[in-house]
Amino acid sequence: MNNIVDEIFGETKPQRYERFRGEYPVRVRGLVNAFGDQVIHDHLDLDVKRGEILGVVGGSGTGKSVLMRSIIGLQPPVDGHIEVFGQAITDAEPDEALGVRNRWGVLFQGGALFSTLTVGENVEVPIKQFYPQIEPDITHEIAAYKVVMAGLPKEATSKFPSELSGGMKKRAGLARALALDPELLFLDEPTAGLDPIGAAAFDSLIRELKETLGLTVFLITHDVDTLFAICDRVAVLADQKVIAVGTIPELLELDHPWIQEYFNGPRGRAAQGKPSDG
Ligand SMILES: Nc1ncnc2c1ncn2[C@@H]1O[C@H](COP(=O)(O)OP(=O)(O)OP(=O)(O)O)[C@@H](O)[C@H]1O
Repeated sequence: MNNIVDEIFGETKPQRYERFRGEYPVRVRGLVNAFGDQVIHDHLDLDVKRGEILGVVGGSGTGKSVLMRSIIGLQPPVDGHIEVFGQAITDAEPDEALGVRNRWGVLFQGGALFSTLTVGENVEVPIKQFYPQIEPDITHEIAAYKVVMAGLPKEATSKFPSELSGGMKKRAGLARALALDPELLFLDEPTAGLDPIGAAAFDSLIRELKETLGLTVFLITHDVDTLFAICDRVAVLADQKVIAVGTIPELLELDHPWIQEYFNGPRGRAAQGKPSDG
């Protein structure tokens, strides 16, 4: 054991990762979600590969966030089966699901920080929830370490969310998502509202964390630049399903109108460095 986090969790990161050896940390089969008469997902299937950054795209309201919420157990579906690290999420008893909940981190749209807590205290929330036995001093130390890991200065630990810029709030949310040394990271529109330079910096950070920590990342985005910059594969939501999943060159081969418009529209062409008029 060579660092404090390993000592606290009682095993090194490779040992933690060793617990799941399957190729797909997330498997979704036949997912159905509906609100009243509004069907959001109609027998949707999706696999997230171990170690990839999977970009999830689709028009507004196609159910990207609802899909993420179903995978992490916050949105019980009408039908279907979801497994995370081989553990059934959809019909798990609360105690069973708890065994995998500490293996993922989530950055919700807008950061979802507690406004009355400092950044450090926000990061401490999941640590206290899952590891209440850890001494407060050590919890503070882990939180400060995660704040720096998310690219914030250490002094940001004692600031309140209202004292942070939009980009810093995203990083604070990311620090909280990293609190438990997750294997799987869910990011809901992490670059929304950031200026292009801030967005590119955030993209680089995600890629770097993925490489150094061996993360698998489920990344909802509208940002075409992010897809080209950091995603290994992209899943497209339309018509209540995942209509295609693959690398961007693979998706460009398909003649679905939304996919063509998305990647070959003005923003998609700009992201590829192509002129907008063809
Ligand atoms: N709790 C809820 N109750 C009722 N309807 C909901 C609820 N949550 C989501 N919806 C509806 O489900 C649909 C999909 O919502 P979702 O937030 O997943 O879309 P999205 O693809 O993430 O959109 P965007 O890109 O705009 O963020 C929307 O029509 C939304 O209004």
